Amino acid sequence: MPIVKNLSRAVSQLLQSSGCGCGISIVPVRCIGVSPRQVASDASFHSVSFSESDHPRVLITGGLGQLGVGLAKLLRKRFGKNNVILSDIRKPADNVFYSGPFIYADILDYKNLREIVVNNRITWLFHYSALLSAVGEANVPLARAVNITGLHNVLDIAAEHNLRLFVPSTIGAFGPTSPRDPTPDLCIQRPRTIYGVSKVHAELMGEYYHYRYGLDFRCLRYPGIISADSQPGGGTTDYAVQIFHDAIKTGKFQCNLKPDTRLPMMYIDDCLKATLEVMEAPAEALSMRTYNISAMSFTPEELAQEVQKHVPELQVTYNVDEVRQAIADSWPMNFDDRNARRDWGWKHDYDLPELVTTMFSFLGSDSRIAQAN
Ligand SMILES: NC(=O)c1ccc[n+]([C@@H]2O[C@H](COP(=O)([O-])OP(=O)(O)OC[C@H]3O[C@@H](n4cnc5c(N)ncnc54)[C@H](O)[C@@H]3O)[C@@H](O)[C@H]2O)c1
Ligand SMILES: C[C@@H](O)[C@H](N)C(=O)O
Repeated sequence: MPIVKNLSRAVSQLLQSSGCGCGISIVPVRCIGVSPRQVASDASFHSVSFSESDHPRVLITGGLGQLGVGLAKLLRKRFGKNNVILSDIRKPADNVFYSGPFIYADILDYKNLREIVVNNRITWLFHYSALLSAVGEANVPLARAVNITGLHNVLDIAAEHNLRLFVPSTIGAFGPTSPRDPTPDLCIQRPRTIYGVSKVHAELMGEYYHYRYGLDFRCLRYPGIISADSQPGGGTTDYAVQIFHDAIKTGKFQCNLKPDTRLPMMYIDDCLKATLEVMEAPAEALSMRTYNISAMSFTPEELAQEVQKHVPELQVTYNVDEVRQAIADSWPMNFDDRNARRDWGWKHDYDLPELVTTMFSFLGSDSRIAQAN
């Protein structure tokens, strides 16, 4: 970034020659090309240099949602239990608390987050905190704060401390004017939810910080994620998890989307595998910083038919939630992920039949355990 460097040099010369006798001068660090926050000019930066031969020291924000605990498990297997810190503002269940380091971290508290990164010598940050699409529409001010202000805190801390930063985006980052079948990586993005708007903002800000400050920002647009051992946090794709629980518990499922609503979906193991793979990919392999990833795409009717192969007596009815339906109707039906497949070898393992079989073997074995106790 020669222009930035020249500008920085010129600004710092100007400041030095200004003869300001006010002791510690406060300069926008943006001018010296280190971090965009305003900090004291004599502050010492805790830029941990991360050697590729070392294990990263990982922090996961918003880690007690649908995806974070599974991610921590995968990363701990790879990098060691104590190198992966799970964090959230909620109280962890016993099994989570005793499975590895957990810490309270509110992403809206910049100072607290910075302290955690410094004290724990964090080198990689997975930023999972968010309000999802449906809960976001129900509380726009909170979604704006968590998804946008929180992201700003995370970006600044990541830039200041040389972190490798992963921020997930979503199919929800597209809108009704985007091509929907398939949706490529680069196309019109005019989402109509605060969730989608905040995710487009995250993609753009992360990429801007990458080009402007050299931040190692990496981002995947996840489809709707399906998991057996964790509950979704209030999204439009939640029905695709609920159907399994209801099929086992009551044999009845009421779907809040129309039967022919097609959306991209993915089993959690594929999603977490992709997340680790893109974080480990050599920088030279990444021709972009934000990638679509895809595995399958189905409608509620198609999912119900596959589930009925395992639970033939399942009765499915439809009671459409207008908010969720409008959101789903504006999202991609199929995701084009050819760039991820080409650049860093992305390949999914689970298609629809495999997903359904895996969900039932997981939930089935759980219910057998519950019955035995
Ligand atoms: N689950 C999916 O289907 C899906 C799909 C696409 C993208 N994503 C993205 O993946 C990430 C994780 O998704 P998830 O399904 O686990 O979400 P989730 O809603 O289940 O969990 C989000 C977590 O963020 C935490 N949080 C809220 N406010 C916070 C704050 N101020 N400080 C710290 N934490 C806070 C919540 O307590 C919650 O545990 C999100 O960024 C989401 O947008 C998820
Ligand atoms: C798709 C995703 O971002 C989330 N599951 C939602 O529906 O909001």
